[in-house]
Amino acid sequence: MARKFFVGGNWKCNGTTEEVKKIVTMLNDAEVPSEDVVEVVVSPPFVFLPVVKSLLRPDFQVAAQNCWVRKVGAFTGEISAEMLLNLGIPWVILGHSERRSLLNESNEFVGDKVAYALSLGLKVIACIGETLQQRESGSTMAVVAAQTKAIADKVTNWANVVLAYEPVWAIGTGKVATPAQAQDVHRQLRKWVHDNVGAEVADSTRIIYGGSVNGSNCKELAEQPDVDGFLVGGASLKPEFIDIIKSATVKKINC
Ligand SMILES: O=C(CO)COP(=O)(O)O
Repeated sequence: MARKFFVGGNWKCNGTTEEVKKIVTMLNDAEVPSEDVVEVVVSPPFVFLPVVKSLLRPDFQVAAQNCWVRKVGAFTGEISAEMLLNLGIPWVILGHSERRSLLNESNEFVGDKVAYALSLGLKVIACIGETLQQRESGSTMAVVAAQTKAIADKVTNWANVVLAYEPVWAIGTGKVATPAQAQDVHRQLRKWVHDNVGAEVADSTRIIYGGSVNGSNCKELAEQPDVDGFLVGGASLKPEFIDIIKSATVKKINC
């Protein structure tokens, strides 16, 4: 099965109204491959979701960067999945390593969030990835398998899940995984999904790479057979995000 290339832009905790409008204008003016070739999703901070949604071209979608684990209620400071749906936001990023490490989100908590968001009809970009110390001690696969298992234990329908492999040591460091390193983990991850969830889910689920992706390294990464797209941080705020979206055509040519 052909997996449609997916490019997500995670703006993290950046931007003012003016800056956000400038990025949207840059995106709206860009010539990119059609929706048949690449799915583009940008993820501004919560407060900018309405303005981005109202101004953004219709062939690009919007994601929140997080949502609450259960339904609405007395959870000061949280934003619920129901609210995202109410605003017409179709996607949410969950389990980003910055939330796992800075806010102590556990594998189980992330699994619960993914299950709840999916149950309401949101689409989820679920993030996993190992730290440098875990990689150096040879436990990369054990770590990402445990993170994925915590999701798989609670999710039955994978149609609306994109798995984002984001090695922590590559995030915001400029130290991108080599194409071979990314492919190696993506291949093993797909095998894990094959063996523990099912062949069809393994074949159809997009596994995207995140961590210092930029306009120069995206093509080589996109050429890897198990790399189905990217989750881009810093470079998603810049014009080179367009080049990253265009790297989807590498896949099309190879198909
Ligand atoms: O965390 C990331 C995307 O979610 C990656 O961030 P950078 O592209 O800035 O390394």
